[in-house]
Amino acid sequence: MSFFDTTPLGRIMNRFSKDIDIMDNNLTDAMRMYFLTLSMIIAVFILIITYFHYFAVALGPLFLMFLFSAGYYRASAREVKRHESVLRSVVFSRFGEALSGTACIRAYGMQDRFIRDLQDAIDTMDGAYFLTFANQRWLSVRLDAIGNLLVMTTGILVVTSRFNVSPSIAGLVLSYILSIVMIIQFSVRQLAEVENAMNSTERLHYYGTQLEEEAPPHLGEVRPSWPEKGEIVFDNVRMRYREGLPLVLQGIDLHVRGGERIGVVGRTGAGKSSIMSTLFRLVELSSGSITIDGVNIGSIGLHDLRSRLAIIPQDPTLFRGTIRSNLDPFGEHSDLELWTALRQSYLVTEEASLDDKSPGRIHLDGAVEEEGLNYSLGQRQLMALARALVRNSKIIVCDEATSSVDMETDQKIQRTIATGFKGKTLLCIAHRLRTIINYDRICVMDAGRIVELDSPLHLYDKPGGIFRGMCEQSGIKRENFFDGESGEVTVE
Ligand SMILES: Nc1ncnc2c1ncn2[C@@H]1O[C@H](COP(=O)(O)OP(=O)(O)OP(=O)(O)O)[C@@H](O)[C@H]1O
Repeated sequence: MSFFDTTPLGRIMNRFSKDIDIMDNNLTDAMRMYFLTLSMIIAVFILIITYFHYFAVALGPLFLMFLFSAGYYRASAREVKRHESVLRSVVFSRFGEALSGTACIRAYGMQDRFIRDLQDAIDTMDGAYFLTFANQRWLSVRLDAIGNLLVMTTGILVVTSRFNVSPSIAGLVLSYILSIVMIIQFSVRQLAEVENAMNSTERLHYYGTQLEEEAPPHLGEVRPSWPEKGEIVFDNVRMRYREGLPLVLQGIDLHVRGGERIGVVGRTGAGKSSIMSTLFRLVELSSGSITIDGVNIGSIGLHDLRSRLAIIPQDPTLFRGTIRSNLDPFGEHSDLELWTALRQSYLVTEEASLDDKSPGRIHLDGAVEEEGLNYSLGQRQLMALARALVRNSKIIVCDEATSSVDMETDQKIQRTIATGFKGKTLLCIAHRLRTIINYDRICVMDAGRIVELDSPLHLYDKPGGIFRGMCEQSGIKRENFFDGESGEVTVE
């Protein structure tokens, strides 16, 4: 995950589009042309040396001159190209900024400044582009000179041996050496092309072999019925997102009993979501361990772990397809089960029928666009709830699962969570305190530590406690703990 945090998406896209294209198409072509022209040059030299042995002597110094020019060109071409691509990305980012900020730029009347900035960036990029051409001309002049020296040497040899070599051979040799002048230039350009294309290959190779990988999907044997009770033990869990960053979880000790419902609260940045990340092993622990029903989750495969847990995230991801394919991607459940889940999560009403596919109604074959953008965020959260219900996992994690639905739906969902997830272990991060005051225990987090952990009522009764403060801020009274009707309350 740290790779995705630190690598811009544009760079990854570039690797998998441009670099792959260059490796698959340009590289093979450039190599073919390079070896073709190289073998033509060698063949012509062999032909000439066969008839005019002294040509080999002249070839030595000319070859040294060639090596120097080609080496100089290749080194500078590489740098100039790099310079140009850096300046090109400046143009792209200026352009992107201007596009995404069009409304602000117009509102503040800054069009001229942005146009000027973009023009300056294009000018600078063109400067580097010009250098690429100037570099190629520099090489052409040197290679032309070497080619002409080769022609001159051959001419001198032909003239001085005119009584020993037949005129037809002399004509053959001269015509070949004349054609070779262009080919030498072409060959050097192809070599530079191969080198550039090899950079793409090197980058792809790095992605393929050097990147840090997550744990394997399957590792060791996991009981098919695991987790049976849903008991989770966090033992001195410490976690940081990357090497060099501070610890985000600083020694969490928490024993969640099977079937217990725990509400996790705390300020923004307290580490609530990070606890969930460790449970799903999105980030590995720095030290400590998490055990679910006696199995250390660090010792099993990622698929084995994640397939046994269910999550209702804050911003759920839906995939292009149908509601059915999103609820049950592997086709393991009957339509009736899926429909019941949709009903329990209030996406369809009690009266709606499974076969009613009229437009505007939610049904199992309803289309889901990319990222589920044809549904509101609240509906997507409800779909994630339905997905969790279908999954029937023993452990359910909710990350502010109802932050985007209205109060009335939220209350219904809480009822679903209470009934549909009965007997399951529930870890719920909540912004609306009202949703969790009836839970078994509340875990209050601050700066990566658990600062309060007890039943809601006990915590409320603790004078000066953080949870008590939050409740007071949100207007929750003692009696609300018994009726669960506390009105709209939001932490922060
Ligand atoms: N991907 C990440 N890379 C580096 N640091 C991160 C990353 N995600 C979170 N953090 C850091 O970890 C700390 C805890 O973040 P976390 O998301 O767990 O807080 P939270 O309590 O869930 O907050 P919120 O209520 O706003 O969701 C924060 O200080 C944050 O800066």
